[in-house]
Amino acid sequence: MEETQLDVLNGDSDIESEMQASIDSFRERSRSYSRWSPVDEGVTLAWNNLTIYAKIKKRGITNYKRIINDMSGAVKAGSLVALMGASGAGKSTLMSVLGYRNSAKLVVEGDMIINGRKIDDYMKYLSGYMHQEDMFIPYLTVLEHMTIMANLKLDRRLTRDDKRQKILNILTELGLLKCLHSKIGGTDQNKALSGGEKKRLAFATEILIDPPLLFCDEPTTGLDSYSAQKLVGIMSKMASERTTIVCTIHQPSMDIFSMFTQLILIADGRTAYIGATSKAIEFFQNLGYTCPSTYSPADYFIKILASPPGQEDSSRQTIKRICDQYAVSDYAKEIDVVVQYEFHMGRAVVPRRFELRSNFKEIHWHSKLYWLVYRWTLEVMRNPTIELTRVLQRVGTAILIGFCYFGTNPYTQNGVQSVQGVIFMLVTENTFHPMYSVLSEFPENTPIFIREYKSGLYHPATYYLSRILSMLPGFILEPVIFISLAYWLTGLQRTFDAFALTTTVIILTMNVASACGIMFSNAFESVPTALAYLVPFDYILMITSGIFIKLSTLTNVFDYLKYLSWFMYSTESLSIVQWKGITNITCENQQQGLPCLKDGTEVLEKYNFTQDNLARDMINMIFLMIAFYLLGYLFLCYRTKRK
Ligand SMILES: Nc1ncnc2c1ncn2[C@@H]1O[C@H](COP(=O)(O)OP(=O)(O)OP(=O)(O)O)[C@@H](O)[C@H]1O
Repeated sequence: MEETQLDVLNGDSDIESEMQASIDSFRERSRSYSRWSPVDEGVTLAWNNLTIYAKIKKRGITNYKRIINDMSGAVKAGSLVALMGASGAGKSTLMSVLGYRNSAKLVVEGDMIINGRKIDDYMKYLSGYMHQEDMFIPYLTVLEHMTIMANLKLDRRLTRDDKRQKILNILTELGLLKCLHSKIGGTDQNKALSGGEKKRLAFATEILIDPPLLFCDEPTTGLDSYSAQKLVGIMSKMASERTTIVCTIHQPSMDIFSMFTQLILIADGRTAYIGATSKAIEFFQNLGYTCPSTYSPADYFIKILASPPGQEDSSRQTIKRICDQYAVSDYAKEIDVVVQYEFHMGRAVVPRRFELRSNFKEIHWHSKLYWLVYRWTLEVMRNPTIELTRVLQRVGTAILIGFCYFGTNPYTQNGVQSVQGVIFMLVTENTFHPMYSVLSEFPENTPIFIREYKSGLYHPATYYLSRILSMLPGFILEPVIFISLAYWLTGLQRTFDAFALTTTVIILTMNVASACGIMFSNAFESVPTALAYLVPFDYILMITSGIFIKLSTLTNVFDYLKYLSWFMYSTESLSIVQWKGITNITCENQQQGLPCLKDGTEVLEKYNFTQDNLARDMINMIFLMIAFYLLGYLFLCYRTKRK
């Protein structure tokens, strides 16, 4: 069957013999079409009439910018491919689309297949993707990072020792063993690994699962020539073991360039050349571009295909001529045969068996949750600017409030005002502080999440839950530290029950406020936009708290909005704890004619608070917290889809 279809494709051509040789060599390594199992048989990637546009929205109008223009090509199993072109030619865009990791802002037309099967969600599990920009949790060590990634990515049946051995083997090969216990570090003064070491670590992370298809966006940028050569050498070895590797690369040395078996040159979004690396010099020579002996061929090709400022028109003409010449060349025909063959077989032969990861057991979601919570907890604990500063700030504020209201006697008219003032401070401190902190903290890891989610590592719900769980100890510990200091310094009720109830209400207040902050941080693209909406929301909270206006006098929409105000629930419940059952408030020193509150019931009535509402207020806060978390999750899913 394969014979006949190939014969049809071959036809009569003057380049028949050369193409036949190419097909023969391809067939030699070709796979069984009765099953689809790229992991065992290697990956042949083909794309046909691929056009990619970027959606650009400006003042409500969507425009489309064409980045890739009607490209076709193929990469055979076990190839090491250099994807090259001048800066801005469209390499990263093409690679992200081929790797199924493209942004939702790109519109893709055309077909892409892996071993005859349309590229789909399965690419997450079939391919590794090393991005141009590294993204790590800076506070983790190399070993911690690799251990977490191994536990998220590898077969759950592997033992701890197997995983550790695999990690050590990879790190040894990449020369990272000496950094095993070094912190990865960020881009600032906390920098610990060098740029090149981070590149190698990113590569190590991707090859953990031995993917049969690997995309690397500028893997050698930032590496010294020895490390770059070593890295490409490792890739070359992987390719010889049937891994298909596509790499964008800038200015490779002669030695590195010669290790690539295939070259794809793109210019202005078109194909300038696809074929064997060794034949590229010949192609350009035939067009009259002879590479001087002093030049590296790679540099020379890019020089011809670049558009230097001031020479855009002539460069565009040159690029057009080269791309047009390539389209009618034997090199293009050779690739076209493979493309047509792949698409034809994909349509003609329906594999009986699809095997992607037949012998692979993914880790359970709760184990993923465990490793993610572990990762974020390490981050929180190791980041002094987050935890320590926050705790110190809370201690400082508690002491300040404590001294301001120190020695208050609550059983006088002035004392009533002071106690309500302390309550306001407690609620405010446990509302605005956590809400604004999480607003900026929560989105910090969203880019890492989006990247890992696109790689199929975990579900958004697992990420969301893991982030909340890792923050939860702080959401409990912080208010406990705060209230333990502030409560006893101020003149609040000196009973354990009142203290315990106040602590519970304050913990609830902080948690519902944090949930609200998390919801806002997920609802908006950026922190400044979220802030712009959160500030008016704060005013609604304050107005409906019952401190500044009698709740019974609230009109229209505010009368309903008060049910969303945990500020009101919290203030009411703390007031009930302080005033319920109090009967001995004195009117001493009260000026003649001014009203005097004689007991707790009168105090609560003054603010329109109801004595029996304590349980209702606490339950409502729990419901509000759950509702904010759920809404935050929906916003996260919505934004993830749009990325
Ligand atoms: N989402 C997008 N919106 C608008 N323009 C985009 C978008 N993505 C890519 N582009 C544009 O498409 C062109 C190609 O970008 P791409 O990043 O693919 O180039 P590249 O060849 O990888 O460049 P470099 O080597 O500098 O990384 C650039 O002009 C870039 O500005």
